[in-house]
Amino acid sequence: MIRIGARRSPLAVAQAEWVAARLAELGHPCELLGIDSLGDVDRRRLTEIGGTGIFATAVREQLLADRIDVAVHSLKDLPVAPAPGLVVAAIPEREDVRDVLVGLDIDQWRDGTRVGTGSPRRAVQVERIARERGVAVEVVPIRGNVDTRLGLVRDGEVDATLLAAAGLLRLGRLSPEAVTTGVDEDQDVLIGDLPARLLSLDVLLPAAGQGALAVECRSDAPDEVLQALAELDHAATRAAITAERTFLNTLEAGCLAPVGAHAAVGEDLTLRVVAGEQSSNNEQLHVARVAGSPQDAGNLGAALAREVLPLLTGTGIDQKVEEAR
Ligand SMILES: NCc1[nH]cc(CCC(=O)O)c1CC(=O)O
Repeated sequence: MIRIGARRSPLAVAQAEWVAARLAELGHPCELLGIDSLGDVDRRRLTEIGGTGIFATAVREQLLADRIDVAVHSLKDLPVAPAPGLVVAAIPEREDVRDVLVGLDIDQWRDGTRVGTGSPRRAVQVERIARERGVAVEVVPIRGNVDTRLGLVRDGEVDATLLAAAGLLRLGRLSPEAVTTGVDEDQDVLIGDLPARLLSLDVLLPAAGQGALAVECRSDAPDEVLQALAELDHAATRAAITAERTFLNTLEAGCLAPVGAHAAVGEDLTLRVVAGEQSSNNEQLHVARVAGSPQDAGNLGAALAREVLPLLTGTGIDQKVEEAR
């Protein structure tokens, strides 16, 4: 019996159940264990709690203590630094990477429209979208699980919020049949009774690793576990994630930095990034792009970071990144 551990949030549980079902199909029965993490217990803003891996650390401790065999994380919440004694044995094929704007649509934004997000990456891009339309929206720092955030829109606490499509899909709040467009297009959808829009990557770039899972185990796990997990691995997703995370790592940015990154493997691997500073009157939002061989994913990410870093020095991102680490 493979013991699978994950946080207790509905999304983390859905993700662990998904991995358990895949492993069961491959002939490996699993049991699930829920783990409390500081990020779930502490209600302050994530940027205030600070430190990377607020969500991952508790789960990793259980893995190192041999109380579970496999840990399932949202890749975008996993620190970029490798954890000694652990390996990310599988990165399954990623879900839709787009963010979804739930609530008041961009065309209806006005001065003072309240957009709820606790993510510096989403905040800087929301401000840019608003600025381009000549309106000044108010970014309201909210957090909580997916249903909490949807509730804030439903109750009118905020006019709109941004959520990862992947989380909505995994929780069944968005049906896969309803998604008919690719990542370079917008699409109107409904989240329950709320109007929503899948945002194309040209409008808003997701976080490095968004939509992907990291399935981790001890480096010295039995071959049976390592081989089972290897079957869940998806090479193109792993290459894309490598480019995105090497970019982030070379910038020394954590998952709370105002940085978006998205890579995909087609004929080539292409990586596009956005990096900025969280400040409503700041116009410095840098966009860059690179393409090359998927075998070269790490180098492409590092090269793009070295290109972008000098642009950021002095804009405040170096300090912001420090705080978010
Ligand atoms: N930081 C929270 C978090 N971590 C992973 C997801 C969604 C699933 C994913 O991106 O893989 C979410 C919620 C969100 O951003 O809406």
